[in-house]
Amino acid sequence: MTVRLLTNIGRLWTGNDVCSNAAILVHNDRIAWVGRAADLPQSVPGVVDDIVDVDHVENLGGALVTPGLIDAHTHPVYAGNRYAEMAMRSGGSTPSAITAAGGGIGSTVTVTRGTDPWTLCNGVRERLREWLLNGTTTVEAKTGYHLTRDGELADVRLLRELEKEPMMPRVHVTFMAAHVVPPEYFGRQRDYVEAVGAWCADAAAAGADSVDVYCDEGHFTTDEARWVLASGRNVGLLPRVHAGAYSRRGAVQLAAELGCASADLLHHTSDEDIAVLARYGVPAVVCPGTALQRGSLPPVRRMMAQGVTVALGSDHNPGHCGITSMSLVISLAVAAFGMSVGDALRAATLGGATVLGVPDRGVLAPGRLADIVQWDADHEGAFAWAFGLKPRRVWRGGTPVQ
Ligand SMILES: N=CN[C@@H](CCC(=O)O)C(=O)O
Repeated sequence: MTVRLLTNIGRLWTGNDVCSNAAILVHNDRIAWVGRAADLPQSVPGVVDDIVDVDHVENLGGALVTPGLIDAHTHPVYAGNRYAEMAMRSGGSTPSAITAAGGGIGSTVTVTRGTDPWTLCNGVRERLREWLLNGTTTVEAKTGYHLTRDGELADVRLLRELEKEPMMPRVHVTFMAAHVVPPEYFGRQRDYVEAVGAWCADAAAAGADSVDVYCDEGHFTTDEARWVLASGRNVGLLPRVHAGAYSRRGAVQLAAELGCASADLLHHTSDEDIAVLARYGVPAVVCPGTALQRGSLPPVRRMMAQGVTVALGSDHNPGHCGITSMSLVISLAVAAFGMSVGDALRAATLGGATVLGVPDRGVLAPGRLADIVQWDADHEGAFAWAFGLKPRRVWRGGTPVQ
């Protein structure tokens, strides 16, 4: 049993409110008490008989403290890189020109399939560590670069295993074999969709939390997405969908029909789509890094005005975006989406917890996980200024990350 007191918090952004000169009492992996340091009780029943008896006292030097950040959309299980493709895209090459030159998601599938499991594991481990060191204590992570039954299931297991190691963030595993159609199924897309639907039960048994489908031009139709997402939902996976990245193809309506846990990207979203998200309570996951690259921004302020729950994601993937810092994503969301710092921070904490179905995190309150970040600043406005504000210290479940 460990009791830890974090004191001299200059500004505490809990997700529920903001408090100056604050303290947090942590009991094992949970928050036991949080509030103004002046109100700290002398004893906390079931935690400590006298506050002088706590095991560790840490003086945070007047810094800003927030909940651990949550990245609600990433694709970290891959090998190789596509830097040459990035250079082509920056020079104006179209997706079809990039594919013709040997790039695109399929090229990462080829490299990932040809990479031994140890090398792949090391790469994913390094990436996940980066998230944690940057203050992100929960990462949603998708499979989707093996596109075979065994390869995708191995990816699910890899993420589940890595999460148990020290210095790793918590991981929400999403099975995404319906990313693109792999070459051995070219001309037989329907067969691939049926196969992926059947693999969902194995993915759930291997430890996946969610199932995702890329429902867009050049990927999967709404009927195909419905088949896979309903198959996943039937075996207990949370359905989520890539919607409106390139075009509007009814993915938002499908998300409402199936009660999806999120509709993601949403670069092309009409007012009618926003009304559907709001009416059916489908949260939006928006990713400023890749939205900026595509030059089409989701209408986030209009979504928020209509009452849509918004979460932020890095959309880290090998072909478009290498961001592993949610504090950078917050800066970009403020600059590009016109979100206030408070709204962006909420989307990167409570919004993510809502989307991932993890009510034990996202705010700092008694009983919640002690996933906590001390930032190199004394006010949350620094997120808008710094473009990648750095943590001074991160606690995952009450344990300091070294
Ligand atoms: N966010 C999802 N997938 C990316 C592609 C991933 C990749 O290029 O490897 C997208 O937006 O298209």
